[in-house]
Amino acid sequence: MSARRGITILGSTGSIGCNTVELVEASPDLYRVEALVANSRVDTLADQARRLNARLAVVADESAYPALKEALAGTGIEVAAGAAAVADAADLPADWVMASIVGAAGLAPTLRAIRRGATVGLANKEVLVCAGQLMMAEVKTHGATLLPVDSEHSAIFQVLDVNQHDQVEKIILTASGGPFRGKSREFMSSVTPEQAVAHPNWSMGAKISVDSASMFNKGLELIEAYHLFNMPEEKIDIVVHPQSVIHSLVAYTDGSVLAQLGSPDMRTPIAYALGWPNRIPAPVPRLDLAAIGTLIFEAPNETLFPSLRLAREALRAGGSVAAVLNAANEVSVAAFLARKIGFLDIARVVERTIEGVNHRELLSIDDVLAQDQVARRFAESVIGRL
Ligand SMILES: NC(=O)C1=CN([C@@H]2O[C@H](COP(=O)(O)OP(=O)(O)OC[C@H]3O[C@@H](n4cnc5c(N)ncnc54)[C@H](OP(=O)(O)O)[C@@H]3O)[C@@H](O)[C@H]2O)C=CC1
Ligand SMILES: CC(=O)[C@@H](O)[C@H](O)COP(=O)(O)O
Ligand SMILES: [Mn+2]
Repeated sequence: MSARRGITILGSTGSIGCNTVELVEASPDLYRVEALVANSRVDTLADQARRLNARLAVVADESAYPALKEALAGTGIEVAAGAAAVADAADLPADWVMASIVGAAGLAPTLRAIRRGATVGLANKEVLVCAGQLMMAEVKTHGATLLPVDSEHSAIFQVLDVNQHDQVEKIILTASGGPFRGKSREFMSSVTPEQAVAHPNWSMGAKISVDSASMFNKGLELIEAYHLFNMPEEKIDIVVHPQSVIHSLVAYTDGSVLAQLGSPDMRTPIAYALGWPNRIPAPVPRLDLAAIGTLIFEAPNETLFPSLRLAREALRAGGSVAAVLNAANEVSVAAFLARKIGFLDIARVVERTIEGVNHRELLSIDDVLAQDQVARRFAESVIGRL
């Protein structure tokens, strides 16, 4: 029997993390689990660690450490807490690491996995938005493998022939349009967090669900695609496709357009990254094309969703603008979810933060982390003045 593959899941208790755990648990002969990492959801983490017989379970939130220790007492599973322990967990010898911590908090541990040459399934798009150039350089230097998990980028990865990179006319990212597609600005001015997280097609964590509603998710994905596929901004289009059946497309110079289709279920792109370069079974609902009947497409509305313009401008500007956009968005989404600001304030705060912060070149990850902090403080001050 061949050795089992070592797996670490950063963000195992979240939406992506739980789907990954499900796929790993289905094949105990294939995988052994090194580390599981969460922020503070101890019950779920301890349950996963026991079921998967993980070597280590880590919480970022140090106040959750006593509860984790108690929950795993007598199991032989090691426990740890704090930001440094989260990053250290990525150093354990797992050949495959799922990067599914939400936000820039995932930057340090993802980088540690990359620096030891691991294969990284990347769900955490914010990492590429705030440090794309540096991260891609680290991947190259350390011989790591980055496999996109974000559904659009997994789709592009599956249909983009790297040997024909110069023959690609466009990458076309599909966007569902989110829960507020077709709604007026007036409607959006008074929506609640409950309305914003009610995505029409996907079941996801709160932050990315709000990003989908504001279409910042598509802006972040534009920047993510730029780095992952080394494609200029003007060659990346966005089209609204409210059914989320086509996950993205690549158009070639001969007029061919190749797409990847599937049910809107993240277990497919996660299974693709887990099985790569092979394919493994995933228990997702199969597409019934005859039942779907018609596929719908429309142009995105950049007036109603300024996030798309802001993301393009950030890419064109370069330097620290995308990192600032990301940090300001994280702060504003948290404030919206806490009912401190309105939904339309999210883009307002991001734009004012980009305008107000002094931008700089990002020459190291420390530069990124410092600029991230500057932008967070600025965004908080903008919120305080709204
Ligand atoms: N959900 C989806 O379908 C998709 C998600 N993505 C991306 O994947 C990432 C994860 O999304 P999703 O699973 O929805 O998010 P969730 O909010 O559901 O989960 C986030 C995970 O990160 C953990 N976490 C949060 N902060 C920290 C921290 N400081 N240190 C360590 N762990 C932390 C959480 O722990 P705890 O549970 O303890 O809070 C949880 O395990 C995001 O970047 C998102 O954009 C991309 C495509 C699709
Ligand atoms: C599942 C996934 O990849 C999400 O990023 C999804 O794309 C969100 O849908 P939107 O197209 O509404 O942003
Ligand atoms: Mn996506």
